Amino acid sequence: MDDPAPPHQLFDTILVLDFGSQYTHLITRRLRELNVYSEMLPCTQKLADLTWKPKGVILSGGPYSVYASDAPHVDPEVFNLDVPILGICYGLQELAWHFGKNVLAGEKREYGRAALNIHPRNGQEAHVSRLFEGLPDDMDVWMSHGDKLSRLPDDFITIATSANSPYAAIAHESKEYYGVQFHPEVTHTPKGTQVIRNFAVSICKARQNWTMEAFRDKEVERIRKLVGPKGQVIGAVSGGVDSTVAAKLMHEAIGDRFHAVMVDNGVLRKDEAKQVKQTLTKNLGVNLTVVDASERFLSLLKGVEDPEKKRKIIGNTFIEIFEEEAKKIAKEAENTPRAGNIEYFLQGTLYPDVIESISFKGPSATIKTHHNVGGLPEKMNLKLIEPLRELFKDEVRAIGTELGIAEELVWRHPFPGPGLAIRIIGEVTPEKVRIVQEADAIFMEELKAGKTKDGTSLYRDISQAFAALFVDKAVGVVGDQRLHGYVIALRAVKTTDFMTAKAYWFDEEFASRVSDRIGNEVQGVARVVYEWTSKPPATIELE
Ligand SMILES: Nc1ncnc2c1ncn2[C@@H]1O[C@H](COP(=O)(O)OP(=O)(O)OP(=O)(O)O)[C@@H](O)[C@H]1O
Ligand SMILES: O=c1[nH]c(=O)c2[nH+]cn([C@@H]3O[C@H](COP(=O)(O)O)[C@@H](O)[C@H]3O)c2[nH]1
Ligand SMILES: NC(=O)CC[C@H](N)C(=O)O
Ligand SMILES: [Mg+2]
Repeated sequence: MDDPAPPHQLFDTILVLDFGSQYTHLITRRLRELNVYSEMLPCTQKLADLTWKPKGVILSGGPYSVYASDAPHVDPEVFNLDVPILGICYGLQELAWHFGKNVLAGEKREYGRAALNIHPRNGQEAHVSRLFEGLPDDMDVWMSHGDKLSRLPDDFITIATSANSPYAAIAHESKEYYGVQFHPEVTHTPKGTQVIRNFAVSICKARQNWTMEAFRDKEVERIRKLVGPKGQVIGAVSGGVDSTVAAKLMHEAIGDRFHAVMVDNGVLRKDEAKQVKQTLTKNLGVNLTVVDASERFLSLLKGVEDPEKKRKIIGNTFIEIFEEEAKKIAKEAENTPRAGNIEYFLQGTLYPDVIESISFKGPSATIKTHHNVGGLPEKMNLKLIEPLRELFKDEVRAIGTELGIAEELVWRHPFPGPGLAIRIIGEVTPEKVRIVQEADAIFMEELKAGKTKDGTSLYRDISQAFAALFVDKAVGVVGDQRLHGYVIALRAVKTTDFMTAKAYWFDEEFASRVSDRIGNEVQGVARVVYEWTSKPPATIELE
């Protein structure tokens, strides 16, 4: 069955066509922050293939030059949609190229801050374009371009200038086509959001009804239609925010016909399986089976030192266990009122994963397809159901709050599937797992209690933190006795996208309290070290 009601059918949608700029996803984000729904598609999208009509179209920036022979161009059908269009940087140049081939290489690149002059129509009567309503006559904007317009396309007017860009913004006001040379989507353009709001809300008349409450109601409805009155769904949950929110949504939609499975692989955080069971079953009412496979995993990991081998063993065993569980669940349901095929597999795919697989990276570059949980549904002949595939992480967190999920869970740091196995360098043994679990629990307790200068908890201020175990032992002294013990490494990083990250700085008092506690309370630890490396060159996890 086709998707009964995707958000672009239910919400006024601004279509963002991506020409490969590294900021394109920010345009979508800014719109969503204004409660206007937006989706991004590659600039090569054929509009005849689109099953819905956008309220407006934004053409993004991009690394190409519109006049180059291999430059990407928008489907000209966009100009027959009869909706407003905003071109940003390359997008502005694309408008100018389409309407008159008026673009050439500039003498020098303009990169960085520029003062924009939102001026009266060429010095004659005062005229402020609707695109700039509510903005001051002069404002800071951020530019990044080398090409420029040689002259205005017919019937366009100049609506703003800068010292280096006489056509910093242009408009065809009756057709409602606008182009800006600067980037309103980046934070270096402080009032950029107002420009985007003017376009989406005043010019396109998109309703600002994209809220997580509305999304939730509509998504629950959509899942019900998709799954039908008898269909059953299984899903892997980890206790992480994505799978928890997805599971709760499924539960709202189809109740006990959703079966959540959590695998205790023996390398979870301290008491994790118990806590997740408690939260999902008792607090959220989700039907959850925890499969204790810790011994199976730990015996397979015995003697294995290579990080990639460890990851493979965990990934493969995870799939085997999931298949076994799916069979059990289907069998148990055989003679009950909820008998029906397990047809769907729930996956917590987020919009950044989708964006990564559709963004336009260049005419010759292959476009990557993102797979979340490696190959599982294909092997099991299940159809995917992905309730979060249109959401950014902060939207997932907002909907988690909306669904009544505890704040502690909503703001949980990410935890990788292979768990502590990639935080213990070298062979994983039950003793090492215990030591890392205990050290980690102390670190987390202190992070949750500790406060930054402005009163937020350290845990919330940090993007991800954990304790890990280095490979060699070191000598320490405990109660006048020599101790040849383990070395715990603490890591805490700040990041927005987990692609790059910076080590977090703690004050002396906090650092010594945590290290004293771990040294005193965790048997077998001789030293506690702090990991200062940024990403790059390091990764966040140790392996
Ligand atoms: N121990 C586990 N048992 C069952 N499923 C798991 C387990 N660990 C990971 N998964 C599955 O793998 C998916 C990907 O894990 P990932 O860590 O990226 O997401 P998450 O755990 O939901 O959220 P977060 O990124 O906040 O940790 C999870 O959504 C879940 O479906
Ligand atoms: O679900 C997961 N399965 C994995 O195999 C995995 N490896 C890394 N991570 C998480 O990804 C982010 C970036 O990690 P790295 O800098 O170590 O690559 C960090 O947030 C890591 O915790 C994983 N998550
Ligand atoms: N940021 C952009 O979109 C740049 C557009 C074009 N490549 C230029 O240099 O002018
Ligand atoms: Mg996780």
